[in-house]
Formats: sequence, C-alpha cells, structure tokens
Amino acid sequence: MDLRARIFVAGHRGLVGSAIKRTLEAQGFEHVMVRTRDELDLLDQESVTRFFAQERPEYVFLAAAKVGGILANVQYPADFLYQNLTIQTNVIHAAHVFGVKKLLFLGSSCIYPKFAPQPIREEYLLCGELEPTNEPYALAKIAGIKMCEAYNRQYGSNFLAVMPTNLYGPYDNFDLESSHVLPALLRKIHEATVHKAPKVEVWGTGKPRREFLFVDDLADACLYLMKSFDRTDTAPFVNIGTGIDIEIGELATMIKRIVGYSGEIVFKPDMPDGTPRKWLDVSKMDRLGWRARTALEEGIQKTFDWFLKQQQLIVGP
Ligand SMILES: NC(=O)C1=CN([C@@H]2O[C@H](COP(=O)(O)OP(=O)(O)OC[C@H]3O[C@@H](n4cnc5c(N)ncnc54)[C@H](OP(=O)(O)O)[C@@H]3O)[C@@H](O)[C@H]2O)C=CC1
Ligand SMILES: C[C@H]1O[C@H](OP(=O)(O)OP(=O)(O)OC[C@H]2O[C@@H](n3cnc4c(=O)[nH]c(N)nc43)[C@H](O)[C@@H]2O)[C@@H](O)[C@@H](O)C1=O
Repeated sequence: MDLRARIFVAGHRGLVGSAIKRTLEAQGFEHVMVRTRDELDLLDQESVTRFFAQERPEYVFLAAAKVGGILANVQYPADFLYQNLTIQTNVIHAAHVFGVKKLLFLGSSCIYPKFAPQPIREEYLLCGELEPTNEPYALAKIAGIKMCEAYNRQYGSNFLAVMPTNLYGPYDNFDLESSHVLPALLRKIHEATVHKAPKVEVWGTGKPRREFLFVDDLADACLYLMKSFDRTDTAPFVNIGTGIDIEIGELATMIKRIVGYSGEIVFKPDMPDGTPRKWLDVSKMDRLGWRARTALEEGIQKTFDWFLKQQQLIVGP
C-alpha cells in the first residue's frame, strides 16, 4: 500500500475506527479520509454513492456499525439488524461500483453457533443455531461476510472480512446500558471505589467465558491484512483474537485489582449470560504471520488510564 493511497475509515470516532485511524497515521499514511455521521450518514445510499463518486477511495476499512453489549442487543434487535445490513450493503456495493482496490469488513465472533466446538475455527460458520441474545446482529454480520464472498466470486473484488473477538480500549463506550462487559466493569468498579460502595453488581452468573483483544492490536492486524491480503479463495475471512479466554467472574476480580477496589463482587443471575463460550481458534492468523501482543492486564491498565484521563477532562481540574 502506497503511503499516499486514498484510504476511507468508516466509523473513525468509534473504538475500532479510531484505532485504525491512529495506526494508519502512525505508519505514515497521508491520505486517511474520514466523515462524521452528520457529514455522511452511511444509512443513506444516495449519500454513500455520492461520497464514493467524489472521493474515490482506494482502500476501505468498514468499521461503522450499530454496536452494543448484550443488553442493547436484546433491547434493540430491529436496529441491530436494519442498520448493520443497510450500512454494510451501501458501503460494500459502492466499493464495488467505484472500483475500490481492497475493502476490509469488520464482522464479529458472535457469528458462530452458540454451541460451536471450541476453539472456534472459521469453517464452523453456519454449522448450528446462533445465540438468541445477538441473533439479529450476527445475521447481519453473516450477510456482510457472504456479500464480500459473493462480490469476490462474481466480480473478482478484493474484499476481506475479519472476525474479531470481544474488543476493548480507548474510545470504547462506557455507557452502562449499552456497553460491553469490560468497559462496564471498569466504570462500575471505579465508581464503587470513589463512592466507597460495599459491592458491585456483575450481570449473569459470572461463569461465561470471553476472549478480550486490545483494540490497538486489532488495528495492527487489520492493517497487516490490508497490506498483505490478496483474494485467494471465495471465503476470505479470518478470526482475530488472542487465543486466551477468561471467566467473567475472573475478569471482575482482575479489574478489581487494577482499580484497587476492596469491596465485594455480587452476581445478578436474572441478567442474561449470553453464549457460554466463544474462544477463537487463531491459527489461521498465526499462519499468516500475525499475533496479538498486549496481555489482558496491560491492556486493561491502559484503558483504565485513558478512562481516568477522560473523566478529568469532563470534571475539570
Ligand atoms: N466492540 C467490540 O467488542 C467488537 C466490535 N466488532 C465490530 O467492529 C466494528 C466497530 O465496532 P466499534 O468500534 O466497537 O463500534 P463503535 O460503536 O465504537 O463505533 C461505531 C462507529 O460507527 C459509526 N456509525 C454508526 N452508524 C453510522 C451511520 N449511520 N453513519 C455513519 N457512521 C455511523 C459511529 O458513529 P458515531 O460516532 O457518530 O456514533 C461510530 O463511529 C463493528 O463492525 C463491530 O461489529 C467486532 C467484534 C467485537
Ligand atoms: C462483542 C460481542 O458483544 C456482545 O456479546 P457478549 O460477549 O455477550 O457481550 P457483553 O460484553 O455485553 O457481555 C459479556 C458477558 O458479560 C456479562 N456481564 C457482566 N456484567 C456486565 C455488565 O455490566 N455489562 C455487560 N454488557 N455485560 C456484563 C454479560 O452478562 C455476558 O455474560 C454481543 O452484543 C455481540 O453482538 C458481540 O459481538
């Protein structure tokens, strides 16, 4: 990839898009194109077409999506299905029409069946029923993968889909209703420490296992693939993770230690657990020559430092 290439990062204000933008700029890419939602609503096909016609991006990182944790997925299934199908359809099709050289579509590890054999290999896609708490989101993501695959097959496009595990890091969503577990626990445990609260509630039984990848590692992997990938078959999608998972209860204990909280963790079994385990087999990425670098504890510490800095910016000196 030429350092002067025209690169569009869709969703640059989010967790993933902001990390991809940071990584591109750190590596010296000079022409990173971004648009806020107000400037370019990706749900609007006409605006997307106009943008591609005018700006002619050569590479596209599609990190714009309707994203949220387990509760948001349960509460807004229609939004997750409609918005994700529409955004990805508009962008992937425009990338084809306007001759984008390569596009990287962000999928998710939740595309795999709820009871897939562990660790989960790429070929387990569509081998069983999905987890009900995020089925609409997963179906949209599966359509996105299949769309990349179909355009590659029919038009010879160079579209790649990546399946990251649960992500975390700077610019994550810390809203307690709509966030994922890691930012939610960081915030809850921090606030309990500040307010000297005796206990913190953790949703579900604490028994599900999740794999967490620091978002800068994911961005590094995305760029690595964008540079090195070339369509070699009709199913170009790859898992991205650390290959290590942890129980939610253990995660809460780790965050408690990092934050320095001495109160009690209590579980709330009336809240959904979601899928019991989604441990990715990352051997394909390993064979391609890429591995995650940031250990979980180190990544949480970096995220916590960033979160505290943001709090100070909001509260003031
Ligand atoms: N977070 C995670 O744990 C995981 C995420 N992924 C995938 O990675 C990708 C990025 O997720 P993440 O960064 O966490 O999500 P965020 O919610 O942090 O960011 C999503 C971005 O998309 C933008 N966006 C949403 N709708 C529109 C729209 N209609 N027009 C323009 N922009 C829009 C948002 O803009 P605005 O800032 O205006 O809201 C935001 O910048 C998604 O595809 C997600 O499925 C995959 C696995 C795990
Ligand atoms: C990335 C992935 O993210 C989602 O799937 P998920 O992994 O189930 O999401 P989660 O991070 O919200 O929860 C993980 C586990 O953690 C438990 N948990 C405890 N306490 C809190 C808590 O306070 N908040 C949240 N959100 N979860 C909590 C929670 O009950 C669950 O057992 C999908 O939206 C899916 O679409 C997707 O792609």
